[in-house]
Amino acid sequence: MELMYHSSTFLLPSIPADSKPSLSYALIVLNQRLPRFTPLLWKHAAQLSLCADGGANRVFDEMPDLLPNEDPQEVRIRYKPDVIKGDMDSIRTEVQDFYLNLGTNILDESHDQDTTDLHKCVAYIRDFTPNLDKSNLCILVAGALGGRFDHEVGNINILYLFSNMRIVLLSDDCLIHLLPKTHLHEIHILPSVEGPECGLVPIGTPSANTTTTGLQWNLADTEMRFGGLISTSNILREEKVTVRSDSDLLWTVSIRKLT
Ligand SMILES: Nc1ncnc2c1ncn2[C@@H]1O[C@H](COP(=O)(O)OP(=O)(O)OP(=O)(O)O)[C@@H](O)[C@H]1O
Ligand SMILES: Cc1ncc(C[n+]2csc(CCO)c2C)c(N)n1
Repeated sequence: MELMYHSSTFLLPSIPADSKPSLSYALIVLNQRLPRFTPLLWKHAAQLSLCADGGANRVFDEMPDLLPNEDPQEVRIRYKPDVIKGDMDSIRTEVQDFYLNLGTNILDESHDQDTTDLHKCVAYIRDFTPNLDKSNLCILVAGALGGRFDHEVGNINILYLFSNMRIVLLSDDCLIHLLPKTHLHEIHILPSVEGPECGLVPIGTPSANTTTTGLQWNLADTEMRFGGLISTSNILREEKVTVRSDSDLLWTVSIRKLT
């Protein structure tokens, strides 16, 4: 079975040259309080940044707060999203006009009330960015967790809807991504920025067999399902964690407060 590597190097100020996998990043900002490390994510995703509808208000309002020693208007100009997309029921007019003047591509999809704004943004990256090399692309989603539960579940559903793309959901406290059952997974932990708490959750379907290494409570051909055992409040024990499962699993790890 093919190996899939994972490492949260996007939480480091600069990505080590020898880090595996070698990925490029795109950023989607949602309508939630910006994680404190959003400027860092933006730097790594220099080639493509999107705001999902009201996410643009967050960038406009909160990015200057995250960079308090700089002139707010200069910060807003520097952190200009390439695209704002959604059903546009949350973005304020002044914010839309501001970014329109800076050349942001604003895409109103108010006719579609069956998919979320995050869905619209991920589909845009998949379908309308021909010059972007998708083979090594990882989409970072800021503000995806914590907040309204229906939104959170909708955001997690995006991991399943686009399971052949690398997508990482982020909040101030933790990150989540999918571990597809098609691969054996090697997760390279960055102890300076993540851990020690972690979890492995069989959200879509139960797992009859999951085996892990590198955790305090490893699984050994163990069954996991809602209504039975799921692996929450686990603890990282090694800098390399391996996971093999007969089901797609969600991996979650906490983000250290110093990041
Ligand atoms: N409280 C929240 N928790 C998690 N994600 C959120 C939350 N609020 C918004 N989001 C995410 O940000 C995206 C854009 O948010 P926005 O409020 O603009 O969307 P919306 O479609 O107007 O939401 P609503 O369902 O409230 O009408 C949503 O699609 C969702 O992915
Ligand atoms: C069965 C079903 N449930 C909820 C919605 C509502 N909805 C889902 S995504 C979305 C857009 C939010 O920006 C809206 C309004 C629907 N259409 N179908």
